[in-house]
Amino acid sequence: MPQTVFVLNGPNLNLLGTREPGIYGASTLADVEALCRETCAQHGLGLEFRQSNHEGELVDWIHEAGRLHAAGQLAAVVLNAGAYTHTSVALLDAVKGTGVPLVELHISNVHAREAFRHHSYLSAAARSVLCGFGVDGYRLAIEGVARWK
Ligand SMILES: O=C1C[C@@](O)(C(=O)O)C[C@@H](O)[C@@H]1O
Repeated sequence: MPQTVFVLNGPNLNLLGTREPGIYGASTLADVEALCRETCAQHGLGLEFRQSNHEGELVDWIHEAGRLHAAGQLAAVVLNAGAYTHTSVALLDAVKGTGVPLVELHISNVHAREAFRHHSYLSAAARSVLCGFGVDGYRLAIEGVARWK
């Protein structure tokens, strides 16, 4: 059975394509999902691609990924937690509590933006962190997971 990559997207990422295109680009979330699906297929990985504006739903999905992880069926969680990156102890605890291998992903270079975006609660629990590649970062994240040893 192929391992699965959970690509989870947090608040406001449903607005990709129209949201601050100078920062996030013109691609929609559907475009990003297609990119992830193509990249996972190229690497023999399954894909669960989801978006939620609700912190607790993201926590529930990390728990779901954790059950796959326990069964040896999870490749990684690629998480663009959006603004929750900078606020959410609950997401950090979900990652720590399940032990899922995490890629923290941001479309923009958060370190070149406002100071409040420089701190991430998730980075301490992430295996890999990727930012500033635009939506192409999703493809790079999946390729990176496929190369993890
Ligand atoms: O919603 C987002 C998107 C983001 O995670 C990114 O992908 O660059 C960066 C966050 O600071 C912001 O709140």
